Amino acid sequence: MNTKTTTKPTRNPEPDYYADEAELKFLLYLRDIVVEFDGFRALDIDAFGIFHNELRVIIGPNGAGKTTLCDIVSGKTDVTAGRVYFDGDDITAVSETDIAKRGVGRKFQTPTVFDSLTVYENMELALPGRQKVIPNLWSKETRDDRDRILTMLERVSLLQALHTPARYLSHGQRQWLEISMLIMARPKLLLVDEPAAGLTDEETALTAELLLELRGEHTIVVIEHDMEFVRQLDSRVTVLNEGKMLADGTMEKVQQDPQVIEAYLGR
Ligand SMILES: Nc1ncnc2c1ncn2[C@@H]1O[C@H](COP(=O)(O)OP(=O)(O)OP(=O)(O)O)[C@@H](O)[C@H]1O
Repeated sequence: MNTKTTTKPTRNPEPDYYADEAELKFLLYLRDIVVEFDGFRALDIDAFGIFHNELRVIIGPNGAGKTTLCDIVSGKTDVTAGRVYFDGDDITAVSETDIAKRGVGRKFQTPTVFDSLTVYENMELALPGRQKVIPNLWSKETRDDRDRILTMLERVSLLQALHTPARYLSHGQRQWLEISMLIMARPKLLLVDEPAAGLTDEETALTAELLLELRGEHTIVVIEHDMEFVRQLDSRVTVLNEGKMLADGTMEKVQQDPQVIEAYLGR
């Protein structure tokens, strides 16, 4: 459900130096964020930044605010107060569609691929600008487009399944196809929600490998519950709890944090 309303942030715009700070250091920068649902405070974050080409993992118990954080970045949900900066711009009041056009891609937990279309056809549809062309599948992609599709599919071991309808793919293959489709749009920031959910151990390891490979070309934020997968990602971890940032650092560091242990054990 789209919870984005027309309500504008209640705060006055922050002074310009916040925008400068965001532009200089971070691809994504959240400042003094509050999100409330009917008076319930789901998110309360002073400052949160993601560097260019960083892979950041966000963990936290159920209801911690992980999805809400992604929702305010992608424009699905409005902030009650605070500012969201992306790529140097204040996107706090920008619509979900325009945020996507600015380069924020989002992968939800359940893969959204077209079952009746082949792997290749799904990738064709994901090419930038293709969504608007009605006879999409009959309009010829360029040689460059074709090369990009094949290179990406090779990376996720889906070349053998090029002409296979997506409905015959395994859950893991569907996840990789969807990530590949998102990459076709060359997103600056990719928000990925629980990519390891429902995967076998082998598929989980391959997904971690893929995300690690993509880091460096894209900035990626992963929400995850599977701690073994988080360990494999070997990246900076931010822990959310009851809407607040509880800890931040390597997995080893946050795992030993008494507040983090308490937050998980207290459930
Ligand atoms: N649209 C909404 N209306 C009312 N409350 C909401 C809404 N969206 C989220 N919440 C509440 O905000 C809190 C944070 O939810 P959120 O989904 O962001 O947590 P999460 O960390 O992603 O949890 P999970 O790991 O279970 O997915 C929860 O208490 C949730 O019930």
